[in-house]
Amino acid sequence: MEDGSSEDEDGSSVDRSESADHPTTGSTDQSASELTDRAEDQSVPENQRGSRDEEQINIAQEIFSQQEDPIFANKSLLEISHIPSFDRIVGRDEEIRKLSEELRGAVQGYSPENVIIYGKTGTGKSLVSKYVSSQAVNNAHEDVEIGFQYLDCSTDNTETQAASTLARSFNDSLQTGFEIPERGLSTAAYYKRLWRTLESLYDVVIIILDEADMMADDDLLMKLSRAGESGNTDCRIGVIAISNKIEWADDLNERVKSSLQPKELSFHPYDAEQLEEILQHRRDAFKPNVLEEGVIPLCAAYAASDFGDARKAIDILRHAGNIAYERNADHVTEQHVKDARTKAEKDRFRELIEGIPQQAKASLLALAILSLNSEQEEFPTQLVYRQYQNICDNIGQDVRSERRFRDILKELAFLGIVDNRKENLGRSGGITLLNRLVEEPEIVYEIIRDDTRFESLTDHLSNS
Ligand SMILES: Nc1ncnc2c1ncn2[C@@H]1O[C@H](COP(=O)(O)OP(=O)(O)OP(=O)(O)O)[C@@H](O)[C@H]1O
Repeated sequence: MEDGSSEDEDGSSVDRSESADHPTTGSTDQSASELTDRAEDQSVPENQRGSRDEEQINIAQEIFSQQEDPIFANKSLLEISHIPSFDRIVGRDEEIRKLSEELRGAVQGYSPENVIIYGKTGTGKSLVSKYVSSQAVNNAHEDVEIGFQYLDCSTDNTETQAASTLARSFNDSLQTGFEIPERGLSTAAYYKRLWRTLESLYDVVIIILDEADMMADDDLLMKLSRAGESGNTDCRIGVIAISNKIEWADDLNERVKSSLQPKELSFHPYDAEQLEEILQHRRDAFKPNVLEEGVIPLCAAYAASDFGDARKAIDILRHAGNIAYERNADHVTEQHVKDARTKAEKDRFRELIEGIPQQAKASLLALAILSLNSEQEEFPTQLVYRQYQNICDNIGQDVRSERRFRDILKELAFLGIVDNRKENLGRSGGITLLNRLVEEPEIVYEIIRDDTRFESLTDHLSNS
């Protein structure tokens, strides 16, 4: 093509005019000056180039050279992947004791029991499993070689992926003398490599299968629980399977149940006091005296009302710190926590709402506008429908029938975005359906107005 662009394999047009002179974007050794040169080639008028580039470099330099962080002292303590030391694990002594007992055989070179751990999200299931497994490794008898690996089954949810990840993570090619490719082998070949690795390097291994219910089938559990019996390896294998679903183990294949014979542990949600203690143990993530007094209790109270989820408590605290930093504040305040929580809710809600069809968004917007303009929280379907019609007319969108509209409201209720209940208005009024937004109307309104298809909605309607 004359203008230097060409058709790529997928038919899209690609500008190759600069590729001969410049290395491919994304190459790791691309220097800052090459990036500056590249910017100069492009559309900025020549007389403005120097100042614009300088400005961009200065913004970046300014951010990167701010070495003194006034808020955080050790932010990694608030990362979800961080495994706290034992003295920072709160309220799980009983669970640690029980799990250690089930795994006790491992340190002496015997088979550990298989364990299924249930519990709601953020109740410390992964943390306790990793902690106890690492303690088993550290306390192994002198002549016993123990290893443990953690597998996230929501990512590696097929048997082949799981076998590949396990084989590769247990393998140490310097000791075994073989490498295991990430892809390209059959399931059976990955298992063979896994058994060979275990056989060569370990006496006992503990395998943590997080979100085990996400596996496509029970085959991995079957193979792991029967590896010894089938003569695949002499290495003893213990499985800790973690799930949020209490009924999951009941649905397992009978043969798997019989070979796994799992012990069951269940983790309860934390109360506000425990959550507060968890956060107090991580307050050294912040500079001294940066956290105002009410900050930790408020994060804990929010998370306790959200099902006692420690992950949420830590997330809110970290976000509050980020907000304080962005606003150049010296302290993290309760207001920062409130804003962090609103932001977290908005993010979760945004994700949910962004995925719904346009007609459903218009219906939701109708309910948000009614709520914003009234003291009331609940509105009869007919009233919401009229507001919905106005919105559709205003932005030039098709109007669905009232019957279809009712179905849309029901679907929104199913997603937990809208609450609806029937009310008997007596002989004259009959039964009506009252609809209420679950989330703050301001948040719903803002999210939907961010969708460009609702940009043209006139103010008189949104304020009516
Ligand atoms: N008892 C505790 N003491 C200190 N920190 C904790 C405790 N329980 C959980 N946490 C922290 O909370 C976060 C979530 O914990 P974890 O991942 O163990 O929860 P989970 O029950 O496995 O959740 P999910 O089911 O969503 O995977 C982690 O950062 C963890 O370090």
